[in-house]
Amino acid sequence: MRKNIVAGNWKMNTTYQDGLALVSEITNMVQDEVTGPNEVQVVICPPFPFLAAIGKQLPASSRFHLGAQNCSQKESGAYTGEVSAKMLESVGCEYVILGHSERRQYFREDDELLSQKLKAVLAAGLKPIFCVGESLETREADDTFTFIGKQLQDGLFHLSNEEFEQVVIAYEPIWAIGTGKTATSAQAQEVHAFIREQIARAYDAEAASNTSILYGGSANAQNARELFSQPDVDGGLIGGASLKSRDFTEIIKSF
Ligand SMILES: O=C(CO)COP(=O)(O)O
Repeated sequence: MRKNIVAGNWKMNTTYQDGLALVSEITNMVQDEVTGPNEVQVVICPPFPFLAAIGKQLPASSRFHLGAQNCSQKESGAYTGEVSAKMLESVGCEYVILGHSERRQYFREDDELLSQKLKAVLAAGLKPIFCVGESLETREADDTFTFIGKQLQDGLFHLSNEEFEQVVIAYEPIWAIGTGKTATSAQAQEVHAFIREQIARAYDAEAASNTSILYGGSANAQNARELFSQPDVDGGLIGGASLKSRDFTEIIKSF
């Protein structure tokens, strides 16, 4: 079912101590300040080593959820340095970010690998937050829709209807990530509507209307309200601003 979600992707930031302090500030502020029936789901995605401890610190409410930033495509075994979906599930993770542009770019994750990772995540009963998004070059060449259509087709739409029900999509234009250059709400809405249309084609109208599509890329306490007011923007995948408890809480309050 379509939900409003604000997910914090901490990336490779914070120490264990800073991470615990941050999450305690966030949960306190959110519990004090976010009330009312308009439930927003909050997903905290810290680095692997802190997952178990941070998971324990999240209040036992239906609002807070734990997410990982990546996961191995392999189930278990001799894969030094890898972390499996089952391990993530066993420490309380419910979500896993997959296909982030930083993973695609710096770790050469392609559609084939991402397809395997998706299968592994779903097999462990976790929900993927699958990222798509174009570079500045692609946008300037007017190829945004073709590019994103292909990312969806080749990376995601091989899933069955039942598998796809578990998926959250994040639209993260690469030119907006960490640059302070946010997509305008109209630019975000246009791509989100396109993504929803592609889901309707690949699956059906019900799947399209049930899928949460998050925006990511320099979203902050100032622009979140405008972005979230768009009909096809169901929340945000927040990088930099998720590392500041006050900013992250304000973003959560922006619905
Ligand atoms: O990549 C992002 C979230 O996954 C967005 O990062 P920023 O919010 O720092 O631009």
